[in-house]
Amino acid sequence: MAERSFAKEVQKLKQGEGETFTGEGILGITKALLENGVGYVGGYQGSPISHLMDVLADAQEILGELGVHFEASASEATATAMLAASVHYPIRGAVTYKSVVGTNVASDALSNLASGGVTGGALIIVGEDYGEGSSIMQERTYAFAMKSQVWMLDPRPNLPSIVKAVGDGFELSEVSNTPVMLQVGIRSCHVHGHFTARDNKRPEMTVSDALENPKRKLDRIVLPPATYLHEEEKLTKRLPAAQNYILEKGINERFGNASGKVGVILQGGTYNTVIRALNRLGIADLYGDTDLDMLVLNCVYPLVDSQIMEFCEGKDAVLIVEEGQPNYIEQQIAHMLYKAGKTVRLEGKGMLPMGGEYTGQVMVDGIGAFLAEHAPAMLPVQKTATNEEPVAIPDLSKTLPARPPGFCTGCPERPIFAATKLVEEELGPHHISSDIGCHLFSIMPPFDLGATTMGYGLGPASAAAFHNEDKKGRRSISFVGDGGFWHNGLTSSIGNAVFNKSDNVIIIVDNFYSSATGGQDILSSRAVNKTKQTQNSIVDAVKGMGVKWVRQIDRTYDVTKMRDTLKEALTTEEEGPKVIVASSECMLNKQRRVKPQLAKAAKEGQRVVRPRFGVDEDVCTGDHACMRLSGCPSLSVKDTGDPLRDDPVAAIDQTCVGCGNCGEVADAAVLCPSFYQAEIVTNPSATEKRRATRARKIISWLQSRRDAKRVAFA
Ligand SMILES: O=C(O)C(=O)Cc1c[nH]c2ccccc12
Repeated sequence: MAERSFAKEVQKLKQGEGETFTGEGILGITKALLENGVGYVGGYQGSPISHLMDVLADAQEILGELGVHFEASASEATATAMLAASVHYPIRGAVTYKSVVGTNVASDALSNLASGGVTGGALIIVGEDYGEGSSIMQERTYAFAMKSQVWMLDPRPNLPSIVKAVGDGFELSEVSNTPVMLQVGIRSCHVHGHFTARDNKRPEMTVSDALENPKRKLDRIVLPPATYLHEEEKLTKRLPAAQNYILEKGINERFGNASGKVGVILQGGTYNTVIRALNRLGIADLYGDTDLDMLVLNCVYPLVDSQIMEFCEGKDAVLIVEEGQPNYIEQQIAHMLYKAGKTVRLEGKGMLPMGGEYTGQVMVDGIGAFLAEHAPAMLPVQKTATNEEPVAIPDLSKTLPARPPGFCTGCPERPIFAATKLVEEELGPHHISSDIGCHLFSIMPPFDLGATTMGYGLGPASAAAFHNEDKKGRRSISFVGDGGFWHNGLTSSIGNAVFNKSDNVIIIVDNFYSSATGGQDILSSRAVNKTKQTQNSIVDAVKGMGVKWVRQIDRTYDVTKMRDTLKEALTTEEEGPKVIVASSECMLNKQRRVKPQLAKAAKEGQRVVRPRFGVDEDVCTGDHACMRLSGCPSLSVKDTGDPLRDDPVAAIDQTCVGCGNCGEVADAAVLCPSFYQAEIVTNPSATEKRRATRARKIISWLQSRRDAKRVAFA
């Protein structure tokens, strides 16, 4: 079950001509796909585009009624290869994926798609995950657009602009026979707003129609000599066709006073922040009305030389606002100006930071500096005057503990790493390769396990070089999640280890969902999914690949079993890769699934039992070893108030979900017997109530007797 259900929101997708559609950016994109007669959609989830996949999945019925086929693609490579349906057929297709990491995975298919070109519009909606809050390395998808020569739209972050970009993208793709990327940053994906809807349009040709009338054109297939023709076509036909369309359709927008002596060229996606900065600098109102001449690039690749040159004509200075590095747009514009012998002053990186997100303050500083230098008269007096020194913010790192990201309360992956630590205590440290997914939090305290992460499903692959000549010597341990396993780990990691006779140990962390991306179903999900085949066994797949030594652990909270199995894997004389499939349901998803069920049962008067754990503070010695092997957010410290006990004791707060990990860890590590399990019973039976009342009476009698003998500290 995905993190969020869009079952209610997707009903808006049925709106027709003239109605006002209100909602989130991603929902607007979905509506726009339907209004533009899309024939098929697919993709792979990942922040910030995960919810678009969830919306599409929840909208499957509506899509089906329109004859639109939807796939939750196995990977971004699959999604991009799916766009092959637009190569020979005039069918519009759209896929979605995350940023540069998704494009990395997709790039084989993307190069092929871009070479042969398309007949029907092919749109790739890329959730660009750049800047503060990003979950990935800081690179730009832009590089892929340049190297494959596919076009990239980057609309202003508001619903009408984003919705328009979907239609523009399809047309641009069709007139230039080129796939088009529609880049949306995190703020565009989740911006709320409204636009005037149009009727949904059935695709003129469906994928079923295509199957009934198959076509192929040899010159569209990527095989020499056609590839040479494709390159020539890119240069002589597709690029000029795209540039003509961009110009004729007015894709890029001009705001402000066109005869201004200074101007700004910006990526559409940065528009809102630029306007806010101008507003703060006192030269724009809240609606973006300004005298400053601006060229907003809703299409960031390709640039149209004549448009750029016209904008720069007669100006003293132009600022390029381009987020991320390298400064591809600035380089192209500098090149154009230099070739044309122009002397306009070009500013960009340098005045603005070389890298990092262009947040509100960064824009105020950068654009402010540009105007102060090249058009000081534009700035109101109070802004050009020197400001007061800003109030110094104290260095919080000295007073507050760091809060690295970590596993959720009750996460079933925590005991796997607790067990790994226990094994290392016995066998010594090992080289550990990590992978993409929640389990990557193992690299953080308190576990501090894992040395590299090389890509999705590539944990075991990144241990491939570690071949120990000594058969009895130390093996490497690697992790891969169930998401990464099905994305490409089965071949790139498991198959590779089998084929190369690796002796290393692989742990597949199976939590029944693609959890880090928002809890989407995958092949091995245990849930019944109406439109997908779930419940496919990871163990069977691994055995099918040729692994001989496979162990299934179906309750990861069993730390002792986990520890012993890992120890066996590291020491067995059996050859070949040793694979442990460690399975327990993601606690976040489990709570989402179970909580409403329990609440409903309790409301209906049924007996509901919820386990909770606690620490007996009289037994706890306050050495906190349990925390060093757990890291559960619900496991904290508490002052006993007893002046004879300096150290705070362990305590479990109300967020505990009763997974039992703390107790299991304490037991496996022979730490202490201070953990206890309690049961919170809603709607207890009459006997239970009587028993509880009696127990409470006896306990309170015993407690008051003990308290009477205690020395009281005032
Ligand atoms: O959702 C995220 O933050 C991810 O990084 C997940 C993800 C989705 N597709 C990928 C391809 C390569 C690496 C990570 C991902």
